[in-house]
Amino acid sequence: MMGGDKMQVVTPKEMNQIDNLAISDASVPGVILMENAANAVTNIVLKKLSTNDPVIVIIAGSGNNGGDGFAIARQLASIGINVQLFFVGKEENLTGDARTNWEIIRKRDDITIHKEINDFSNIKNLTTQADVIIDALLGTGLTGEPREPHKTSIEIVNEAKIDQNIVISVDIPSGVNGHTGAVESVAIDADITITFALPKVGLLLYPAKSYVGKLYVAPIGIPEWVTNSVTSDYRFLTMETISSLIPKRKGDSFKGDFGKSLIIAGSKNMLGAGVLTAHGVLMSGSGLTTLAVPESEVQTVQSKLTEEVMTLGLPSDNGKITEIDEVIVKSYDVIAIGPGLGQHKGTKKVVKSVLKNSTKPLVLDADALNVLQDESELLAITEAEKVVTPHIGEFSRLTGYTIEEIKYNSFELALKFACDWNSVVVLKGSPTIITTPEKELYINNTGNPGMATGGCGDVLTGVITSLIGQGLSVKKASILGVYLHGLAGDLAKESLGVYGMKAGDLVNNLSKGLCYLQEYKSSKKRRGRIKCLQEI
Ligand SMILES: NC(=O)C1=CN([C@@H]2O[C@H](COP(=O)(O)OP(=O)(O)OC[C@H]3O[C@@H](n4cnc5c(N)ncnc54)[C@H](O)[C@@H]3O)[C@@H](O)[C@H]2O)[C@@H](O)CC1
Ligand SMILES: [K+]
Repeated sequence: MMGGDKMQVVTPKEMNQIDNLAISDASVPGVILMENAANAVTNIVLKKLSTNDPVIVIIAGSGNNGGDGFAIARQLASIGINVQLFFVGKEENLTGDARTNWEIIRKRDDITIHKEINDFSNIKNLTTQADVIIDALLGTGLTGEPREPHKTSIEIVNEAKIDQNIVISVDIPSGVNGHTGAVESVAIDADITITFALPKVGLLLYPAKSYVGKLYVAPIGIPEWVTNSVTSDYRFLTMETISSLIPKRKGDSFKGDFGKSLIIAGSKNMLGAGVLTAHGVLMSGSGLTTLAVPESEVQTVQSKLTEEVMTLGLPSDNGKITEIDEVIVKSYDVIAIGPGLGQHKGTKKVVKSVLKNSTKPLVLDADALNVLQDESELLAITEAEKVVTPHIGEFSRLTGYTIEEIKYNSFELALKFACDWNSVVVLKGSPTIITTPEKELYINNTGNPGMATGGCGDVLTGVITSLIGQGLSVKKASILGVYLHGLAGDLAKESLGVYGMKAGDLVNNLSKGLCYLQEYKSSKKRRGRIKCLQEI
């Protein structure tokens, strides 16, 4: 497992196991966990307040998520803040730590408690006046879609959301399925979500992800050996673990140390795909970059390429590559094949030759995968380590599963493919996931909808290729490459917005992304090992 537990993501069931182990085996009383959870939320609320006389509305349910809400109410009221708490549920259903916290607050006169939510006018009235609305209605214990009166309460909070107030969800936005990321009917549209101990997998997946707002992970006093003792199938990519993967450079380095990369990409009307891939390779730190295109297109492509990229003309027909010599295949440290190759009867021959003759790592994308349609067994003819980088349509053609089947079972199918064909899989989408033959699954968390534009996938192929050439394993290069590519997209979005950005802007932001990761790495060293609230 890469990066250890810093990348751990859990299902609600696994989180529940961890909470129970913390209580039973690590002797941390549940009420302390709840107090720590409340503390993390209170601290963020205090940081966000912009008036001296704030009104805070807390909507609390009758489970432990509501219990967190009661503890937050007490902490805020104790420092003189006007807290209005709406209890959505039946008092007789309160048990355990939630009951303990309820008994404390109901005897206090500095918290206004509203019960019996049948008439919603009061809640409507107060939420519109609130500076902060805290959603402690439903957490990881949600089953099915929110029932009444929870459903209407969620709708009221969403209607009350205006620019001047902040909606903070406790652990997960109420209504969101913490495992699948599904929102069956309604869910709180949060500005901030503070999730406890470890991120819940559903928070990283759409549609839930668009309800989460800014996501923070707050430690709540569960020892690391307890979280480590529950094995989870998922990992997610964080700045902390990713920045540690950046290949180091010695003072006496030379270009041969950073990979001789060959990109076989582009055809008569799709030369841009080759150019973008090659530029992606170059701008992620490659030593020597060669773009192989149809021999008929060499001159045209040279006029589009930056001068640092070398070109190689390959035998072609009708503007498409039809052959590649074994000697060429064997002379590079890494080969990427596929973007914009087009479809020709010679294309499969080229892909087969690369698979058969290469002993060095391969990155297979786009048309290199399309020609393997229903013949993924051809992947078994290579000795080389490999990564395939399909988007959902290419993955559907490659595997024979429908797009719908892949959408709803993407984790399972990408894992199966990685194991069946001994290949890393980068399944591009929102989010992009990476699976490995060792049965690992990583969820990426960078990138934005501005990247849903032609050529962005080609750049990713280039980034991964470049990182392999610089000495990273195929797995690490795929993980770092996906994260860096998304980060470059996020940096491009900062200056251009989501509508105006294009694949070339990702290329231009790769070096900035690498600097960002490097700076993070060195500042992390300065911060030392203190565990704190982590922003994702
Ligand atoms: N010791 C622990 O287990 C800790 C739990 N914590 C909090 O506890 C939460 C989990 O608590 P619970 O397991 O009690 O679950 P929740 O509080 O998330 O939800 C359970 C409650 O919601 C109701 N409910 C479930 N589905 C519903 C639906 N569709 N419509 C309406 N009502 C519904 C149930 O009847 C029950 O009252 C976490 O999300 C977290 O906020 C934290 O306090 C940290 C410690
Ligand atoms: K919640």
